[in-house]
Amino acid sequence: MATSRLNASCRFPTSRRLDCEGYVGLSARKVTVRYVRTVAAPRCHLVQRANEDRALVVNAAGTAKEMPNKNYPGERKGFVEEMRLVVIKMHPKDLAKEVKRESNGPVSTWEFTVERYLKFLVDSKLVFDTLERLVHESTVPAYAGLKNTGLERSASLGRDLEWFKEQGYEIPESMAPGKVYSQYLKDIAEKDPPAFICHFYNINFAHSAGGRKIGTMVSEKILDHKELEFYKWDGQLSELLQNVSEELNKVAELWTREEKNHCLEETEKSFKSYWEIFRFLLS
Ligand code: HEM
Repeated sequence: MATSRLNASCRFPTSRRLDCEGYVGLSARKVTVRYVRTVAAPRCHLVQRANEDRALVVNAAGTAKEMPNKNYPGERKGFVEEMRLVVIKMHPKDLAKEVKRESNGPVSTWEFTVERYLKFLVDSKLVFDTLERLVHESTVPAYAGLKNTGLERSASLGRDLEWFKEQGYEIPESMAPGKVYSQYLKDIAEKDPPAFICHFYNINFAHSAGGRKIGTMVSEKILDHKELEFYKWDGQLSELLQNVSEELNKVAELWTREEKNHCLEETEKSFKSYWEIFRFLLS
């Protein structure tokens, strides 16, 4: 994680010293910052968070490297693992366990209906349409490797809705949860890539996990085992997820710890927003 942050100014009081090197303890705020400042690197940027140690190390050539003095959960495996651990914690415990083990519990007692499921599919399509279009049309460098990943669901959802139409079902209009989430994605896509990437990860990966299990239950319970396109990917899903994870990890390697934390903090918004769409399955 080599990051040159020399353009940002350092507000740390002792940064006026040009040759300081070592540890500075701020025991009152429980932050320890290690910093090195050289004439070749006269401005430095320090990331400080209570209870966490951050370090900006500048070598003799004046190149800055931001180093974690303490690991964040999942950090060793890469940033995707950090995002995964945060979102897993947000799942209501009984729900996640039940779907995983396919044991009896809330989801197996859900009474799925085609009408409610169609609302879920229509709003999901709106969200995927928006997410995929924003990524595809954007020139934000972080999104360059996220175009055509094979995880795209918009076209397959379109084919599923066509199928329902052919069966004589009326396809509902999209509802507030899908519209609100879609608008939110549009609002942040260009101005806040770390937040947007959090949504990109959660929306795509949610359907590879719990969403897929729900799809299986719906297929068995109300669709006479019809397998929807939504849950079919071209190629091995595990490989697609692996490729996208590697890409996301590469993107996050260019971020400061502050940007990573900002992305992680967006998880709650992402979970709550898509949860509103999952709720169609219930009522
Ligand atoms: C009825 C709703 C949901 C159910 C039943 C469900 C269930 C699950 C389960 C069982 C797992 C696997 C847990 C594990 O590996 O320990 C999982 C993982 C995950 N869920 Fe959900 N989930 C739901 C909603 C959501 C929502 C709303 C989001 C966020 C938009 C989300 C995002 C994720 C992500 C990103 C993972 C990690 C996937 C991976 O390991 O690659 N889930 N979910």
